[in-house]
Amino acid sequence: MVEATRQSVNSTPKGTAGGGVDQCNLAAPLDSDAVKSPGNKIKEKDELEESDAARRPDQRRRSSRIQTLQRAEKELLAKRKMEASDAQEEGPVKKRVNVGRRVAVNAAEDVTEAAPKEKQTLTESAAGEGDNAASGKSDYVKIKETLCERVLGRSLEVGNGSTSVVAGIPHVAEKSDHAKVKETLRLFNTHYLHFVQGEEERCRKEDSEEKTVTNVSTKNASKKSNQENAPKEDKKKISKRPDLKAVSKMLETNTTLNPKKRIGDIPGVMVGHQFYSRAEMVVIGFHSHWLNGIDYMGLAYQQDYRDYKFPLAVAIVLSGMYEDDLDNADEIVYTGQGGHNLTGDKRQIKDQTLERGNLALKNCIDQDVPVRVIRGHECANSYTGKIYTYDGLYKVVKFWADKGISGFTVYKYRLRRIQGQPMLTTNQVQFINGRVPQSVSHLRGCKGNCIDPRTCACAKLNGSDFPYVERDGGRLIEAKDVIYECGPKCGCGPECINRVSQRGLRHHLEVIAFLHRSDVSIENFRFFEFHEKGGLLDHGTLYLLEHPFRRSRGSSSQATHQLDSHDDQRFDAPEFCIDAGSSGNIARFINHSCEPNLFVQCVLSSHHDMKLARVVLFAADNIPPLQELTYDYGYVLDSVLGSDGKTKRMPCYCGAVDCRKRLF
Ligand SMILES: C[S@@+](CC[C@H](N)C(=O)[O-])C[C@H]1O[C@@H](n2cnc3c(N)ncnc32)[C@H](O)[C@@H]1O
Repeated sequence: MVEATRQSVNSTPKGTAGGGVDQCNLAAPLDSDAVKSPGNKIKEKDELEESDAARRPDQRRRSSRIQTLQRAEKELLAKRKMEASDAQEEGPVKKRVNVGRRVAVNAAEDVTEAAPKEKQTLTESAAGEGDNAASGKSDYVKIKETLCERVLGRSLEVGNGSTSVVAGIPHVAEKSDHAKVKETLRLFNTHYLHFVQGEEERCRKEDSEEKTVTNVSTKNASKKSNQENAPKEDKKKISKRPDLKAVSKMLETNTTLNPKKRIGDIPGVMVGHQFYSRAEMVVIGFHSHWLNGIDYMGLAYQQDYRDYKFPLAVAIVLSGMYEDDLDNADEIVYTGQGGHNLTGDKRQIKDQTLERGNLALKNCIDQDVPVRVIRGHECANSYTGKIYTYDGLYKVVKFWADKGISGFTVYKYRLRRIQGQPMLTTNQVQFINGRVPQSVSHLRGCKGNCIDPRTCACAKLNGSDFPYVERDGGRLIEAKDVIYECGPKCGCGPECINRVSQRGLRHHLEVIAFLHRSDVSIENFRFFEFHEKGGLLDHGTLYLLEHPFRRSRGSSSQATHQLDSHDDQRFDAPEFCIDAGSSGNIARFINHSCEPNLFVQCVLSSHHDMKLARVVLFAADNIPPLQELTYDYGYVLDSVLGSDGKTKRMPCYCGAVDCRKRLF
């Protein structure tokens, strides 16, 4: 339970996650011109941004958004720089700590890249490294592992005070790589959401212009109809997919990961990792094409790998685009690329040739080079309608030319999964796209929207911007000190974009309870199912703590500072804290983590009393099913006093690598 003591809450997401399905003319046919050769940028003009800036009087808002992004980029670059120089200066020491911890956690398993000699030293150093290293796995960790094994049907390693649990979460040594992947994806999603926001604004503007034009055109129908159509089509042309714009932005600013392609696994991405779009894979260098199935290293890589013959394939995506594909999980017959109707019925319409990706896959056979295999699945809850799961490394064992179903020559490749990798998750995690229960406000069936953030009084309080984008039912673009939503006193209805947190829980959650007593064997732990499992959480999902909330004075967090400086109530008002001891909603079961996947956001809607802001938890990342939800309780260390006036301490068992080891 949350202690009825002083507690502060961090609101420090580095960015936001998720993306979206095209709503306006973003669903336009894929622009294959934008696909460039490996490693090249997607050359796409940021037309929206430029034309907006030139056209609109309110450049300030846009420039503040751009500044936010620039700040995020700067932070990321600075962080990377620091990490690079740290690694240079303190390389051996750092490595020692990381790998040592890892070895201490699970000495039997060894997949690190460290040299054998170094590993030995590290194992020794780990032995004296502290409580975690010395004591082996705690009951808490063991139970969690067993629990996950039961839920997922496969074995998962959980570090004792060093790593988190389920699919896609890395082992200890890969933690920092994992963090980089996470950061990069968050930055991508922040860019993405900003572009979506820009596009939604443009669509709204077009809609209102269209209405005006329609009114005029009823008067002068025949005379003006031709002129009206022409500019509309032009405008459609300049609309580009926000995910591709986000990729371009990150390429321009050098904030993508792994710009040089790599053979084999990519650090920080474990088997079972789920991507929510092809663009996400592009920005972390996992698969560098947002459209093509085969990602390969071209001749330019010859300099770095003199012993190899290029092109060489590094990754493939199976997404049911080819009628001749066959997928038996551990063995795949993959059709080469080219010759099919990309935008239509996907059937072969001409012969394939043995070049580029096709040749690259053939070269993998000759040189025994493994290929990363990613499977795409339909998933209504993903912002792209698809989920891409990394299913591990496969060897290309055979290739042949064949006549495909449609009578054209196709190249076929037999791929076999390399043994010794974690089990395939694809078959085990089923996405349940159950009907989302309607919220009470939905059932009322009211209509009415705030459309223009410049005229909506509440949006004005947010800096004349809606904090959410509309797609996928509303997603928060980025964390703010406080969000002003429209409320019952406003004239808009429940569908208003500025009421996202009032729409209720949209995803199925499951509370897993287990007894943590020494006299209870692991087999006896209890398992309560509150909801169907398998609900997918993507960014913007929220969980409400209905309790009034007041930050403790003196907390160091940014949100507190802002709240306190906002009004003068802080000096005389009593301090509030959340106490879910006697009542609460499902959020009372959410544990603290030093590496959380949710973040706290204060929201005001029905009133503007800062003391009683609602505390809303938003997903900071795309969260796959069956992953534990956590947020940072934000306690200031040594701020909790017992009834005897003495400082109270509580150990933290979150398992994050950089765990602070204490809740308070
Ligand atoms: C809001 S409750 C979370 C749900 C709680 N685990 C339960 O089963 O009811 C907060 C309490 O859970 C425990 N807790 C949560 N996160 C923890 C962590 N990382 N390490 C240790 N205890 C934690 C602490 O006892 C804390 O006071």
